[in-house]
Amino acid sequence: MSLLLEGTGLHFTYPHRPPVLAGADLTLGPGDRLAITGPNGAGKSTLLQILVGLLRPQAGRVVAFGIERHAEADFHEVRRRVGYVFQDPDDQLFCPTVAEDVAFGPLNLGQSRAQALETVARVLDVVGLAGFEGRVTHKLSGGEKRLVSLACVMAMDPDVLLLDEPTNALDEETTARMEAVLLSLPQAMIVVSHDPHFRRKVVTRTLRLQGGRLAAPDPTCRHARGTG
Ligand SMILES: Nc1ncnc2c1ncn2[C@@H]1O[C@H](COP(=O)(O)OP(=O)(O)OP(=O)(O)O)[C@@H](O)[C@H]1O
Repeated sequence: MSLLLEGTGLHFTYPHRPPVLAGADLTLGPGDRLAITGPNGAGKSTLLQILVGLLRPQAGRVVAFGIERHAEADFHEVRRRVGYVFQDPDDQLFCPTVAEDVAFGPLNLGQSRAQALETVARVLDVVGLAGFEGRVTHKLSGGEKRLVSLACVMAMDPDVLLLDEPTNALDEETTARMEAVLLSLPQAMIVVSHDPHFRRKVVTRTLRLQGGRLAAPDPTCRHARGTG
């Protein structure tokens, strides 16, 4: 089975700060839904950004879709095929209406206006927001914004999804909706999540990032049972 994403021996330090990653390894194969958990500030978002080339590790290898990626140009294809749902929907949504936000990617990929609108309707339906096209994005609830962020990424028809705390600040009902949507998707995904119930329902395996490295959580430790 060929891997979709692979990070090996990743080291990363922000300028004038202690190291964040110190030899982190992970792999994602087809059908995997991998959770990454770990304490606040452990480097989970940093790791996602490295996998799509928004940050460059000081050491280690990133292999995406079977090709080792180094330079900015290497990551263009990666970012086209890996949909990244940011931790804060306000970083993802920047258009006046939902339709414009969701159509932005497909139009950029060369879809006609009519094709893009079809894509918008299709992905809004997938995330349970059919008919939201004309809604003003900044007036949506936090939960709706998260689902629209996911729709924006789905509109690009990605091979892999990276989701940074997709259920953060969602109520029970919207969390259940997010879980159902993610479970319905065929894509492999890496999900940063502190939420043990979400992890139990949605993911196929979990790695814990601590001390700059990733490891399977110790089943006897309280973190492994889900306190984050
Ligand atoms: N641009 C930056 N410059 C300097 N330090 C940064 C920068 N971005 C993040 N950091 C620091 O790097 C560390 C790792 O941050 P990161 O956001 O990757 O952690 P995280 O595990 O995703 O945290 P959380 O669970 O709180 O979202 C933190 O100490 C953070 O303050």
